[in-house]
Formats: sequence, structure tokens, C-alpha cells
Amino acid sequence: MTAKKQRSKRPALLSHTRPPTLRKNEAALSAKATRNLIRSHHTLLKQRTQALRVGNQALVDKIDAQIQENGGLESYQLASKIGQSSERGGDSSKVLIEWISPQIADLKTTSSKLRVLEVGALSTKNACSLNETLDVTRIDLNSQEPGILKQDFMERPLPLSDEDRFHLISLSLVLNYVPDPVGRGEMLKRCVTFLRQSPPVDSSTTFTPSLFLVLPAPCVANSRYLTEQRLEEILTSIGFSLTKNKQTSKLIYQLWEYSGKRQPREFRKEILNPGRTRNNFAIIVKRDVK
Ligand SMILES: C[S@@+](CC[C@H](N)C(=O)[O-])C[C@H]1O[C@@H](n2cnc3c(N)ncnc32)[C@H](O)[C@@H]1O
Repeated sequence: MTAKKQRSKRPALLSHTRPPTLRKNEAALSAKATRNLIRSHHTLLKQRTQALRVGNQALVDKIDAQIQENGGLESYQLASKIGQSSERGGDSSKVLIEWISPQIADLKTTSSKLRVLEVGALSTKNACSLNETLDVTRIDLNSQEPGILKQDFMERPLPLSDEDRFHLISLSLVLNYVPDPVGRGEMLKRCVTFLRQSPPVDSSTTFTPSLFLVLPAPCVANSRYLTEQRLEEILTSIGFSLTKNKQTSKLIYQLWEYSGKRQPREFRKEILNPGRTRNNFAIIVKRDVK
């Protein structure tokens, strides 16, 4: 008998990172269709950003038409929702709840709540929305339900007081949606402005303002331009420190506490991890203009 040929294990592609399937029979087809839809949407958004950058409006229009032909943001969100179903590895906010449970335990016996901003919310029934100790504000570029505000986080009015700030911000699979590296850096910096230092109203519970970040694992594990160390350098420079970290074959989950110790630095797009099979995911951080 001949020995079974061993397949060489290639690093996962960004488009192959959604957890496994809905119903066994529909599995292969729908998982593939879902991946293709997500991948194609991300690619078109990146091409659109490049076309915009060089002022090629005709190409922008063509790409917009292509995005619409594929079902637009709505179809992308549907594909992402399938990715959230428990059969596909589930709702990422379950990990968040597990991590913050010790800190929010005391809130169960009070009416105080921790204020959470969920950016890129696809459902009002995920684990964080169902948690009675959390007061969740949900926003998305395209709202799928009445409890989700249609809003671009980058356009959200800046807070005037703590009432407009949050103890926790969730960016689950949102940063990788942003089509350009500079925009990703801006999104991370913007989070700080919305974090709240004061404790939940009428409560003695203390909670260090935090950022829950979820990314497809290859963004960090298999990129030419981003490594775990670089991600940590970036977030540390913005004032965060890493408190929880979990990686599966598909996703990387992290909880960052805001220490307030900012050491503003610039981060450029530079090759950190060369290789033909790597992806180009990058985060560029520009210094704020005073
Ligand atoms: C892949 S879905 C992730 C959904 C969900 N958070 C999850 O973990 O599965 C990404 C969502 O982020 C939303 N999004 C991307 N950039 C955003 C922004 N600047 N403001 C609000 N929502 C944004 C998109 O509209 C999309 O619905």
C-alpha cells in the first residue's frame, strides 16, 4: 500500500477565515459562497479606495455598480451573520462576556450598567446585547434591525461629556473592513476619544476603559506588514495595554485596557514578515496634526 500523500499546510488566506458551517448538508456550498462574497466585497472596497485616491471617478462608479450587483453591503452583512451563527464558531461577543464577567458580576445586583459601544453591530441578540449588566449602543454603516443605529463610527459626533462616552468599545471584525491602512489607524485612535474613565452611574464597580478587538487571524499571523508585536506597539503607543488574548485558526480576539499613557508614534507600512504567500493587511498610524 502506498503511503498517503501529505499535503503541505499553507498559511490560511484572509478569505478563508470564517468559522465552519451552518447545517452539515448546506455546509460546503454555503460556506464557500459566504467566503467568496466576503472576499469579493473586501477586494472591491480596496479597489474603490485606490480608484478614489487617484481621482478615477469612472472606475469608482464601475466598482460601485459591481458592489451593487453582488448585493451590496446588505449581502456582505448576511454572509457575516452566517459567520456569527453558532454552527460556524459563533458570536465573538461570547468571548468578551467570558473575559469581563468577573468585573461585571457586582452589577448584577444593581441597576447600574456598563456602557458599551458596539461598532459594526449585526444583531441585537448577541451575547453582549443579552447581558443584563450592559447598556449596549449599536451602530453600523447599514442597520439591519431597529436597535442598530445607521452610523459611520468615523462620523459619530465627538462626545461632549461622559454621558456620550463608553466603558467599552467593541470592534469585532470591523477594523479589517476598513479598506485602507491609514483609515484603520484613524479608527483605533478615534476609540480613545469615546472611552469613559468614570465608573458606571450609582455603582462602586470600577472598570478600566477597554477595547475589544477581533480580527481574522491571518491579518496578524500571516501579513507582510502586521505582526502581533507590531499590533501591540501600535496600540501601546495609543495608550492601551493588552490584558487578554486568544487565537483560533480563524480569529484573533484581544482585550485592551486604556491606560491613558499615550506615546504618540508614527507607524508606516513596512515589510516585517516577507514571503510570497503572505497577505497585505496593514495599519498605518499618522501623527495627529495639532
Ligand atoms: C464583518 S461585519 C462584523 C459584524 C460583527 N461585529 C461580527 O463580529 O461578526 C463588519 C461590519 O462592520 C461595519 N462597519 C465597518 N466600518 C464601520 C464604521 N466605520 N462604522 C460603523 N460600522 C462599520 C460594516 O458595515 C459591517 O456590517
